[in-house]
Amino acid sequence: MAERNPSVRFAGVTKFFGGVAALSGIDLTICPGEFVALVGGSGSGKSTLIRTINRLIDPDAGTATVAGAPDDVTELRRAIGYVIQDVGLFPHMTVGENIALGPRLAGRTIDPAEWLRLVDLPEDFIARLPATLSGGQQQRVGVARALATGAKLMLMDEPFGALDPVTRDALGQRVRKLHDDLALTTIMVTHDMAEALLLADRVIVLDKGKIAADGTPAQLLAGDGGEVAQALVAVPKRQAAALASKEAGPRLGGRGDESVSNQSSAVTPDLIRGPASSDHSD
Ligand SMILES: Nc1ncnc2c1ncn2[C@@H]1O[C@H](COP(=O)(O)OP(=O)(O)OP(=O)(O)O)[C@@H](O)[C@H]1O
Repeated sequence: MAERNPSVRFAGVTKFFGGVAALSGIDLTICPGEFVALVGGSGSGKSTLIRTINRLIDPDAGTATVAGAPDDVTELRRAIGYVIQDVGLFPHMTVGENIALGPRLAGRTIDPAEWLRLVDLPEDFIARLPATLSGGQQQRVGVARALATGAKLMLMDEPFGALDPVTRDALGQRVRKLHDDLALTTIMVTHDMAEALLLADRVIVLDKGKIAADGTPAQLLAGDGGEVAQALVAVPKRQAAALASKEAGPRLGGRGDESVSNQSSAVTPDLIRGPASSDHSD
């Protein structure tokens, strides 16, 4: 990894809303090729942090810089992929027109079918209007649209928040594969620590506008990162242990033998990861 050539660098980034510090002196470097998950409680500053990168929010102090990005804010935003929970497809445009719009504004012509294929949607979706697609399919179009811009830096703010767990899992894996195949740098906000641990190379935990932990999934699972991080990691660990314990317990609902101990099962990263599930297109 090119440590000396950062994609994104935060230096002393501070942002106030009224009297509240949404971000407080954030120093952080994200390197090319990293898949970083930003996690933390509601209001901890995740969205504010990600929005300083594409300058939807200007810090009150400090700087957020993207190496090699244009100075002009419109150009900068075109050079960065941005996927949000509320996909924001233009409802009066077809799927194909939505995907081709960003490149067209930048003076390029692309074939939307190529990008649909990458997110496992059939070519004939090109002519459809967004309203005729399921939520998961719309989210895939949102990802395709962001990728079609040719951006190498992807910002994703709760991209799978509104999806059912199966679709969410499949699309998360798809996005991770695209990240690897296209050599992207990805910064993804999620509320879900399990998702962060499973998909990211690096997990950054925010708490009250400050970085409470910053480490690899293995480090956080091993207990690094302090109290706030460990409280978040404890949830999927406990759930994995409880599921493993149930799996090992009595299978039939006979009288008096249903009780299952929740206290066994050492939890390891492998247990949390579990078997890889296959991707699908909703
Ligand atoms: N435009 C705004 N005006 C006023 N306050 C804001 C604004 N945007 C964010 N805040 C405040 O800044 C703090 C951080 O908000 P932010 O949206 O970054 O948190 P978050 O971690 O993304 O939260 P969530 O997980 O709930 O989306 C919160 O206290 C929020 O109320």
